[in-house]
Amino acid sequence: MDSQSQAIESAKKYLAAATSVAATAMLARTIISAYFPDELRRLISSSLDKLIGHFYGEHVVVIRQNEGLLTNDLYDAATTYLRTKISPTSKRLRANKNRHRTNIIISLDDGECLTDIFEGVQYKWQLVIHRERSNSLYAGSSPVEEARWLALSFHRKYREVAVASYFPHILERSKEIKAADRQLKLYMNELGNWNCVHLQHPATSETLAMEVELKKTIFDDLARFVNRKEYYKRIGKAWKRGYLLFGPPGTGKSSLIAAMANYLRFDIYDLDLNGINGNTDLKRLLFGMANKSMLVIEDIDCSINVQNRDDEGSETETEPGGKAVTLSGILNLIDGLWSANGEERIIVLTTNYRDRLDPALLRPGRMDMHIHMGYCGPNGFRKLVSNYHAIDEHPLFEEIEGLLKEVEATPAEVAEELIRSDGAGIALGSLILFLRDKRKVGGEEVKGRGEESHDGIQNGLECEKIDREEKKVGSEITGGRKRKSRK
Ligand SMILES: Nc1ncnc2c1ncn2[C@@H]1O[C@H](COP(=O)(O)OP(=O)(O)OP(=O)(O)O)[C@@H](O)[C@H]1O
Repeated sequence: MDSQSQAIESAKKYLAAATSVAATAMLARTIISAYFPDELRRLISSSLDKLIGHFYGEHVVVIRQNEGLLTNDLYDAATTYLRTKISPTSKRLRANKNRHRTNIIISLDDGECLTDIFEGVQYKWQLVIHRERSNSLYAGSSPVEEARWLALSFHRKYREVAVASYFPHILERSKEIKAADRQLKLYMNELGNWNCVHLQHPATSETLAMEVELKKTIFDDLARFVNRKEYYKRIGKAWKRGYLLFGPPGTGKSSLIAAMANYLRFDIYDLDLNGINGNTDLKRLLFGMANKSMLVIEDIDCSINVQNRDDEGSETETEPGGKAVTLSGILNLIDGLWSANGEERIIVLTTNYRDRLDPALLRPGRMDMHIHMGYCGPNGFRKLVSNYHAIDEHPLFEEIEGLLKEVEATPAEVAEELIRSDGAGIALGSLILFLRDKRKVGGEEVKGRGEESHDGIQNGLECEKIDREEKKVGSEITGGRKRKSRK
């Protein structure tokens, strides 16, 4: 019997015993590797899955690596997608080797292949890596040639379903997975251009010390925003959303921005208005931003005269040869024609003094949500202790919570005391001394409304009304005494 007839005989034997496309393909490939000459082997091997699939009444799609843009995209997307489906411990690698070649089959699951169920349809995947000695005569070329493909099999009757919904699902999910894996960047403007570094701020919604409800409202709002592409298109509005974060220094405005960027996986463009030479530069920087990004202008009240549009003429001279950015420039950036240039943008302005800003800047559509970052109350304190010392209860909590209701301490100040020692008791003791000192320095003036100072989420339209209510509540709590002004 010649070698080819031997192979066919063996194949028949294995085919009879095999129970699935994947198992059969793997066994058959082993036989082919052993008995067929090089050229024939390469040809047969990658068509094998299709042939065997047909035999089993299944449709098999072979998705090859490095073969045309479209299939390569799909190969890339599918390997990314499948990565999330494989448990690292179940990954199995088997290799058939002889003197000249290695034929490696990676089964992506415990068994021979990975099974993925999507919309009730079962899809079976198998990755095949085929290596053999290269016949290339070019100097420097690799001595081994490698071909990779994914064999996807599913019941024939789901062919259209796979094309219409499974493949788009894979492409979409792989984009999301890649976005989540991507290292975020922090862009800063310098001499009219964006320079970037890696954004490595570890803040997340989990680490933020804020009222739970407020935090939930913010992150739910972000989640809703990114899923509303079609909605914004339908209502004819640029796909962007503005957040104003206001409150004293050290209350977590920058931390919240970082947590928002980490949650959305958006790069941050930190715009320093003082480093810009007029509105033309501003426009150029805006047009240089990518989509899916956050534009941040910190301490906007300090960067520009943004109190009253009537004050501004044309661009004002700031220094010899330099022009200042005007309020109209900023309004255009946030909400005007310029802003329609990109999509899926978040704009965040921060200020310590909201009432110094021109109302035009604050109105809904420009700043859709006003978020008050307040002093540390009992809940914020508990969050910080749990972050810094991993404890939920301690005998010193009661005194600290009492003190926090009496004095204005920022989360930054509380965090600073908590980080002083690895021992929770020592750190809490140090916090008590700090708060008692603060109370002494504050004299008879009663400050802060404890936890209430955190519940500051406001819709732009309602901000005036809420301002009035805040004053009322403040005076009720302090028995008519005004809160200490931080301005
Ligand atoms: N709400 C918070 N939750 C958790 N940590 C906080 C919070 N606020 C402040 N911190 C801690 O204090 C540090 C300083 O806070 P952050 O820079 O976010 O405040 P800020 O309001 O942006 O201050 P500024 O107005 O001075 O820029 C943070 O790195 C963090 O460690």
